[in-house]
Amino acid sequence: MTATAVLRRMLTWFRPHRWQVVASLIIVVITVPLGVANPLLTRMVIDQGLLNGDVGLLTLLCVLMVVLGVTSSVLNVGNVALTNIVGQRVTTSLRATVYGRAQSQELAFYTEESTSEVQARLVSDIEGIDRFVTGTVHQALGSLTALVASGIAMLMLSWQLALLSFSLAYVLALLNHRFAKRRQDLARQRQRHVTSLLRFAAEDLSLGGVILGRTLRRSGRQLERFVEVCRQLGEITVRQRVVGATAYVIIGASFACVPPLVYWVSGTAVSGLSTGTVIVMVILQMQLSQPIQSLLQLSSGLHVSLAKFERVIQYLDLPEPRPIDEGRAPVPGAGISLTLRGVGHRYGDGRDVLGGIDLDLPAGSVTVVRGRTGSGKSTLGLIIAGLLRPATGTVQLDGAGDAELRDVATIVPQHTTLFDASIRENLMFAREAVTEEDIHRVLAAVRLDDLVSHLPHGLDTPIGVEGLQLSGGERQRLAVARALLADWQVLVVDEVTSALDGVTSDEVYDALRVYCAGKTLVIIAHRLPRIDPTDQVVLVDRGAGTVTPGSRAG
Ligand SMILES: Nc1ncnc2c1ncn2[C@@H]1O[C@H](COP(=O)(O)OP(=O)(O)OP(=O)(O)O)[C@@H](O)[C@H]1O
Repeated sequence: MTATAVLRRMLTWFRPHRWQVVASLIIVVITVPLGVANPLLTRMVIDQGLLNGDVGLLTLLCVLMVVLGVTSSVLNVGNVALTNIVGQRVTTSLRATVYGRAQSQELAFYTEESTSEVQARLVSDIEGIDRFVTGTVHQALGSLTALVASGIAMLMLSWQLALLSFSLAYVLALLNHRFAKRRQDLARQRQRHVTSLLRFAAEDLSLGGVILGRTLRRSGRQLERFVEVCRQLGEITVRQRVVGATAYVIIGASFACVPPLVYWVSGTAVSGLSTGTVIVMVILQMQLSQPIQSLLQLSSGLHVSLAKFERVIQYLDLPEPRPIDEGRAPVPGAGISLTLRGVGHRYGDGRDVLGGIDLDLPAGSVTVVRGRTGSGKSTLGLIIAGLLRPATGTVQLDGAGDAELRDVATIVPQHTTLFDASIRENLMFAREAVTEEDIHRVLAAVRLDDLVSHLPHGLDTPIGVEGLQLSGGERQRLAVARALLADWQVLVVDEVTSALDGVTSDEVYDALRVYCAGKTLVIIAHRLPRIDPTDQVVLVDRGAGTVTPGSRAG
């Protein structure tokens, strides 16, 4: 993507705030004449007030200079407020859009993209854009004002000296442009290393990561890996800063030559300049260095910012699947039937995981899915829950009106996700308007009521990061209880009792049957639950789904 295209996309995010941007520019324009007046007043102070000894004029000029200074400071504060308001609004809408886009992707996105990559774009990349807009751009606007004001004043004082300064500024701008490109490449590389650093920290410093490191005696290797990324990040950071510093040193050194040059040109090539004019010209020339450097910084800041925005655009341009209709009420009535015909799946690596599955899941049915490990049971579960689109075949829905499968189905996956919050908050994620009675009912169903009644803070007991303050079996049951509180017509439970003893496991499945009366229940389990004569038992065998003999065929 070219820099212009990225910039154009970036500017579209500022369009809703164009009036604030216009107001900010108006303030900038107002401050230009104030900036021009100052050096002209200074020349009058020197030539007419000080050298001519006109005290009355001197007092008047000094008062005027103070008034102008105060006015321009007040305007400057107003501009800071405006720029920050715009910056924060753009940041918020960018974050909301990127979050929403990432959230609505197909499941493959989450298996291919690391969590830290998503976090980096959402947090540091967008923050970089904000810093650029509210910091660098604002500073640059001030510099531009100063530069234009100084430029006009210089032209009014001596056009010959002014042209000399402008030529020098142009050469320096070209030089800086070359450095900026290099810094942009380094910024991209640096961001990749920051993402790796985040990923290693998140993986290795989690409970699982630490246990893995200690038990496999690879903690040293984990540290080495982390330090290696830190070292590479350090190297890139040094290179990035040295390139930046080199640019500023060259520019700074060039500016050191300016005063002698002005004195020399004033004394040789240009005649008739007053003492005040020469002094003010030198002051202006020196003052020119700061805004020019800051504008040059804007150009390199812009390149770094464009690199960050380009990464954000990659997420903004992700396909936008239809969002789940969360407001849709569960379809009442006779329940929902599913008909799978020739359903097959293949993940990104091209291996066929499922092939040609024909399966009927009538409303009110209970289907138990069995099969060897890796045979594709979870994949089938995700397809039935509407989270994975089958590569081949069809899944037909009856009794759901115009709702799609993912609007009416839910799954309790093999790996539960619990939040670092209380039991109550975890349950309420499924349904906010839940009564105390509902909560106790689902907890009793999964046999967690006894545990909760013995906890010091009952339902308000925190369960720690990923629920790790609970046992594996308690975590599984809490996840099932939470799912029971949600609205659905089709429920898939994937190995949700693998950590339970046989008796408790059967009790949980029995409770599920009661909750699912009239709805469609799919149980994926290695260890068979108690089978009811009306249950359908499906064997997923090397990709092909078959209904085992002796059980009720759908
Ligand atoms: N996201 C993925 N990307 C690529 N391959 C995958 C992905 N998820 C699963 N697989 C592969 O698909 C096959 C079936 O996996 P699946 O999880 O559906 O099996 P399963 O029968 O549920 O296994 P288990 O009983 O061990 O849980 C496996 O070979 C697995 O390696």
